[in-house]
Amino acid sequence: MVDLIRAADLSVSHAGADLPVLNRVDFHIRPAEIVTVVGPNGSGKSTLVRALLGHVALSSGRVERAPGLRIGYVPQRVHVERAMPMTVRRFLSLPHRVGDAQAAAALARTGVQGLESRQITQLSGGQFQRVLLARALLGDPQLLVLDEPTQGLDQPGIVAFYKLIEEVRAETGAAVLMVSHDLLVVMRASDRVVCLNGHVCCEGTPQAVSAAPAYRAMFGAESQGTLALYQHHHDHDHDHVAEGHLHGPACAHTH
Ligand SMILES: Nc1ncnc2c1ncn2[C@@H]1O[C@H](COP(=O)(O)OP(=O)(O)OP(=O)(O)O)[C@@H](O)[C@H]1O
Repeated sequence: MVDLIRAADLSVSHAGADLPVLNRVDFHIRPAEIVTVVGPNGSGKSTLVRALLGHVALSSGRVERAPGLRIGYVPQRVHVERAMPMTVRRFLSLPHRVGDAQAAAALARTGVQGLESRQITQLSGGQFQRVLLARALLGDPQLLVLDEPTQGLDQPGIVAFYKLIEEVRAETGAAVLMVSHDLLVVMRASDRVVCLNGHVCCEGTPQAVSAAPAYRAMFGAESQGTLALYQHHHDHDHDHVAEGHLHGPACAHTH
């Protein structure tokens, strides 16, 4: 199968809820693709990720994963137990024991080298996020799944984290599936964006999604920022203006 994961007609209902959390969602992700799921709070993003991983029961539809698919999963940071006294080195060996050299290389890869002896409770949010990513990379994943990896990070931290993700993808060829609220960065760093609100409202390239009425209705003023990203600011010369080119406020030419 070309896709790493493919889901068709996927519905999930939680016990006691009147409406399904996910309603007939189709989804796929290909090797080396960066796909980000965006949507309001409670729109089912985490549920979709967990359904794709086989962690929740489906009420209809099916999920297919490529045989033997290696997945590195980074759950929402808030859900990871940080209160336990544990060094970074020990944390990296859970649940699978790894050697010192491998642990050191993973920490170096994610920009937090030398932290082995630190307690995880003492790490900053950004450091902990990188340690979580390092742990996910230890299994040499073909697919990295990150649920709100930049939650609690400041803007430079968010930008740096996405840059790291792109580097990891370039080096390892891993595909990346992310849930995120950071629309501007998502739109810069994703190959494809899926806009979810119980069902898939729209999906496509960041450029297409940021111009889609469903996306703009969902994110209101915030969506204007991402749309502006793709409106052409003609502060440079070129002769390859595409058909259907979208004019931004700074766009003076006609064609
Ligand atoms: N185990 C569960 N049992 C019952 N309801 C649940 C369960 N998990 C999630 N829900 C409900 O399903 C809905 C979707 O939750 P989910 O966590 O998938 O949304 P989300 O888009 O990831 O939200 P957020 O952006 O706030 O993280 C919410 O209304 C939530 O309360």
